[in-house]
Amino acid sequence: MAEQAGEDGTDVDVSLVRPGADDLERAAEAALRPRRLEEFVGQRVVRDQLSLVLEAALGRGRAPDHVLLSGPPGLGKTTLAMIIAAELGASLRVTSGPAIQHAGDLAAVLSSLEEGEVLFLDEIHRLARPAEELLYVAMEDFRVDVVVGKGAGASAIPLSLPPFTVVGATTRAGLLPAPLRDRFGFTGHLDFYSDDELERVLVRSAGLLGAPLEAAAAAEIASRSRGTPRIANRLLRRVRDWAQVRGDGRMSLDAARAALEVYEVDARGLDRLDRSVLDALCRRFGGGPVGLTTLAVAVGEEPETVETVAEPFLVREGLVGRTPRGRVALPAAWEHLGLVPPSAGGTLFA
Ligand SMILES: Nc1ncnc2c1ncn2[C@@H]1O[C@H](COP(=O)(O)OP(=O)(O)OP(=O)(O)O)[C@@H](O)[C@H]1O
Repeated sequence: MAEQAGEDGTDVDVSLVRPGADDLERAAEAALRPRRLEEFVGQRVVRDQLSLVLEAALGRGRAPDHVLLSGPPGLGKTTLAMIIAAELGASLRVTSGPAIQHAGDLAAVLSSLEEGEVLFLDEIHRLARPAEELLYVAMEDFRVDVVVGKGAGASAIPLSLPPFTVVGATTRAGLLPAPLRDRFGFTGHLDFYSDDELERVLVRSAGLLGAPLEAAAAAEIASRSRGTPRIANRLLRRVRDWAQVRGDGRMSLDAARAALEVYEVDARGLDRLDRSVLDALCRRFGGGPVGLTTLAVAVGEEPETVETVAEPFLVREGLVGRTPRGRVALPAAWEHLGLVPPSAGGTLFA
């Protein structure tokens, strides 16, 4: 199973329907990114609010307030950071919490910023505490204190910075300390996309790929994409492969269904691991409650993988519930597997 560092630094598997992305995938994504706010599909509230912030700043000829974007992976935070820079006609500097090991690394980035530049700080919740403290001051007073010397003889030389805008992105806004959160003048929360919005993302992407996508196929792919544009675009690329290699090049409904069957992405966007968790819960444990460790052993995975990789979507979809006594299968889980819950019929099988 391919592995990569997950959101929280743990290793997670990268299946077609996981929201994270590795560097290779990010390269494939680059071609599909909307470049301007008007091309950015969905997230109407955040888009409207952001367009006001940007227009006002442009009108005043000043750098806008710092922007914090929060929300699950793959919903467009990086894309929006790029769009913010493009709308401002500013250049973008990109770094991330995990890439900054020491406060000095951040001081070096900050002190090389030019006036009006946008600094994108991905995974800002993973910044080390000393770097975080340096960032507060830089964001508020446009100043970094460069420490010279060591121990009792050390002194801080203040260095002023030109006005710039930080765009911070986080999947865990709750982990940001209040003083850092308060430095952002605007916070936008990105939410999962509706199927209609994902269809629009898909139609736009297919146009950019120069691959004809039929409306019914767009709807089918959208409905299996877990509300996430990154997953929608990824499934689209796999359907395009199928259409090219096994079909007639057209991405029709049949091609979409056949391709997604090959990749074991079911009608609700669940993959093999998701289904085996549901299967174990319902068939082996009668719907639970069952402890995470026992459930993980039953599906042959680490508890952490079940908890961080499969569970979030299953819980969000109302298929699995978390109770103090363990995981339980909810009615939708039984229905999804074509089973009858024991309480309803007294038997596990339809
Ligand atoms: N609103 C949107 N309209 C069109 N395409 C989108 C939209 N949002 C995201 N995408 C596409 O989805 C892919 C992933 O988006 P992006 O990298 O911006 O997500 P992210 O939230 O930054 O994810 P991560 O937190 O993992 O870095 C990109 O290819 C991007 O073009």
